[in-house]
Amino acid sequence: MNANDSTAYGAVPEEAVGLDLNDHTAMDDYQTIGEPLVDNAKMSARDVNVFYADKHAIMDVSLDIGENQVLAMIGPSGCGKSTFLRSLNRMNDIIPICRVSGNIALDGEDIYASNQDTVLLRARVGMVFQKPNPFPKSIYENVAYGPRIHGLAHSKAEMDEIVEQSLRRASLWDEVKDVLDKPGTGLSGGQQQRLCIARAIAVSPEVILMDEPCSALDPIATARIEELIDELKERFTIAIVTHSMQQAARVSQRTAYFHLGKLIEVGDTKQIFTMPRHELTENYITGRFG
Ligand SMILES: Nc1ncnc2c1ncn2[C@@H]1O[C@H](COP(=O)(O)OP(=O)(O)OP(=O)(O)O)[C@@H](O)[C@H]1O
Repeated sequence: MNANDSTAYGAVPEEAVGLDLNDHTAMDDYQTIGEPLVDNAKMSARDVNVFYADKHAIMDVSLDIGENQVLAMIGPSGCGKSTFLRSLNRMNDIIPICRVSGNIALDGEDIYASNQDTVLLRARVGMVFQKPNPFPKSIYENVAYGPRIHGLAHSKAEMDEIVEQSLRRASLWDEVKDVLDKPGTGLSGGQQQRLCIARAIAVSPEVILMDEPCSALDPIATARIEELIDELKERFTIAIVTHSMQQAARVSQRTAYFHLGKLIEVGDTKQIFTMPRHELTENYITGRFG
């Protein structure tokens, strides 16, 4: 199969619909149902495999993330969503037993090229984690840290401007503008997560990866982050892993369903949630398992 030929993914293989994914030999030739490739790809993954020592965690995944879109990744626990997400900014590099093969490109450039600077890559492809993890520093310093490392501000005034803009874009400025010198860890969970988003935004990323960013938050804080994600997509490209199907339906334009390391189905979020084409997707979104 030519991974660059989107028509290769178009047809629904009849035999795939009843595929027994517990039978790994039956998965070898499995082709994703739906449209994994898009015209306006910001990031593109082709035939990606990820291993933790002998454990094959991601199998032959090809998937694009469209520019200024939110892609949601869903699937049962252990299906590989976080592994795939982390491979998009080489966070897996820090796990010694982890090996990634295939091709992942940002604006067409291979992020696994030997001359790729991973610090720079992670500034371009930022990450927000499940549990808010502000540095044990002031609110101001949490946001200023990245821009300082990357030399993005040439004066105190420029840094102040970056900090304010980032906090505004993370919809936190009004709540913290008078307490910028207070510790970031003293904020509420939802505020801390918005601070972490501000920290990611401060280095002007192009893509933001979010790994269950609301799982530690209450419904009100979650709603604020979801609103924020919707605003952020005007400037950034976003991939989000979530266990909440309601959240995927609310914030994303495309949804990818993973199962046992395979990308089973991907498409327009409305279609995935109203007319899934694979019975595994349907079983998952209707709550039959997962
Ligand atoms: N650091 C690691 N070392 C070894 N195996 C790992 C490691 N991280 C993940 N795995 C394995 O890889 C597989 C995929 O895990 P991953 O965390 O990516 O799944 P997930 O879909 O994000 O799960 P969850 O929804 O529970 O977070 C699982 O079998 C997991 O046990």
